[in-house]
Amino acid sequence: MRADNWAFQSDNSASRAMERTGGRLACSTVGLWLGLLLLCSWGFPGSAEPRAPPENIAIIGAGIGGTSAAYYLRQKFGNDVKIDVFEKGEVGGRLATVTMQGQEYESGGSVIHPLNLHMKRFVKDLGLSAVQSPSGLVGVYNGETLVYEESSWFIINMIKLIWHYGFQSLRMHMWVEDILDKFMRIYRYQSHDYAFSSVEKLLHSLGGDDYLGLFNRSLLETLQKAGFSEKFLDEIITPVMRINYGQTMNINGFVGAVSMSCTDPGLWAVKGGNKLVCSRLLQASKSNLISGSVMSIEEKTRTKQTGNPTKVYEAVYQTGSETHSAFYDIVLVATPLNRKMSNITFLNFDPPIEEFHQYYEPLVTTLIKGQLNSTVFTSRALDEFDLGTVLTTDNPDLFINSIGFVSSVEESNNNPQPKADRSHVWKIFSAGPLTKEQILKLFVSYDYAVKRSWLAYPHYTPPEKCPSIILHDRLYYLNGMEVAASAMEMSAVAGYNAALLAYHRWNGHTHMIDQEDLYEKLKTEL
Ligand SMILES: Cc1cc2nc3c(=O)[nH]c(=O)nc-3n(C[C@H](O)[C@H](O)[C@H](O)COP(=O)(O)OP(=O)(O)OC[C@H]3O[C@@H](n4cnc5c(N)ncnc54)[C@H](O)[C@@H]3O)c2cc1C
Ligand SMILES: CC(C)=CCC/C(C)=C/CC/C(C)=C/CSC[C@H](N)C(=O)O
Repeated sequence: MRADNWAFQSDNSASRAMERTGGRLACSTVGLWLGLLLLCSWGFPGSAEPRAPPENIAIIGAGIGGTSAAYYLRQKFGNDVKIDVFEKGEVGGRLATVTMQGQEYESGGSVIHPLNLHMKRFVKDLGLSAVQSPSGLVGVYNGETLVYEESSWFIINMIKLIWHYGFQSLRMHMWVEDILDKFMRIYRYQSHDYAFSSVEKLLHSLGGDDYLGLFNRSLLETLQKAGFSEKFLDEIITPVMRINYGQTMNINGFVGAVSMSCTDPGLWAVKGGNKLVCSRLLQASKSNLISGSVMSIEEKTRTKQTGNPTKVYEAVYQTGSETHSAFYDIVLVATPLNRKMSNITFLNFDPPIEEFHQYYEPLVTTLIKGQLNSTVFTSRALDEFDLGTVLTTDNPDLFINSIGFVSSVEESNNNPQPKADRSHVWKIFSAGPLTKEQILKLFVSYDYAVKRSWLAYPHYTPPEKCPSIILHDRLYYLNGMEVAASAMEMSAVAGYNAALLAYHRWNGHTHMIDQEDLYEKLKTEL
């Protein structure tokens, strides 16, 4: 058992010692006094004193992972702990907007699933509001023609899907629903305060070996085994993976299901921009934002006011040209450490903190206000082009992953109607920056183009191991969760889990960590 569990154990043994000794001493005055003395110093039997909260906590990264962790750490540890959140760029991280003609558009994480309950709760608790994401018609382009085109008539859509792919679309829907149903168990576990020390254990708790198997096998392998046809996989599933993760069906089955859930109705976004959730979480958690870049973390021994030598972490950080350092009892790393993406060095750890070699997928978001050249995709007359999004198949000649019209973060999108002959704002995802020639292939004319480059999400190559959540005694890492699936809600789940894990380990509540068969145990709980 680690040092941070010790306080809890000694409290318990004090209580047990009290129970054992109390009876025998009660008959003599000396015994009575001694008993009282023991009561004062150890507390009453059965009332184990919780350990004093930590003094200082650092969180590195003010994206949705770091800010949700701040929010839940405050709830768990109370008001006495000082929480510093370091951010080297903008609050929000991969939740960001770009501005065009005075209007803001999401350039990073944009859509939220209706069953993403943490995001839903944040919006409600933080006084924000939701807008519906555009739900225009979708087509799939293979470099020559539209191989699939949605119709605005539900019944025609159904007939088309069955005509082209039999009942595979329905089977796919059921497959995704089953995975999502099991994913929802995490909310129950977290509402009962249970935490997990590894992503694998968390996934296993949701649906056992089969669920973990999803993560360990490619989507292609899983769906081929389930009997889905090559045509369906090429024309429907791959294009969805390309718009969402810029990758093919070689990604793991779990992230594949998360990606497919984006075809569900009811996707939404935060009015004013998704990044508002992060700034509001910071405010609500009464955290101290430090606009600076953390360069190194090292464990040190310090003598606190109590006179006891205590192990703490020293964070060295840079703000502008100045270098500072501060000491923390607990540190949460809420940014990808892969291939030195965050440039944090872990000094003198024995054994050394593991290095993460998986790379993040480069992706460019380009927003263009212009008149789409719909003849690229179809020979039909311009005014008959009614698609809101064009997905693409895995054709190396194609230079875009997808193109779709978008609305500003302030607009509601109940029934948007794009027309090729009017100027709309279109969002394009591509692996690299678009050249002017490429833009002019896609647009008859355009007024504005703004781009934002990302290292967007892990390049998925199952089977792979998720990085540890516990990097060292009181040093936690959130972004290993992205190896399972990268999405806002996944980071929020990781933030809550890390907060619970840090709290339970601090207080020695080992029974709240990595409990097996939680689903069965909690079935009868309200
Ligand atoms: C183009 C794009 C589209 C996406 N679309 C969706 C979507 O529609 N729906 C969805 O759910 N998800 C989407 N995602 C994924 C989602 O945005 C991410 O999974 C999520 O935002 C990750 O949040 P995070 O807090 O874990 O990491 P980040 O947002 O990356 O936060 C990490 C923060 O740490 C900071 N940092 C790094 N190093 C240091 C340091 N040394 N010191 C201090 N600060 C540091 C960074 O500046 C950053 O702000 C999309 C992502 C991209 C890129
Ligand atoms: C975590 C669960 C169960 C569901 C999350 C589903 C979800 C919203 C995943 C997002 C996947 C993702 C990275 C999408 C990127 S592109 C999004 C959108 N199509 C756009 O055009 O911006």
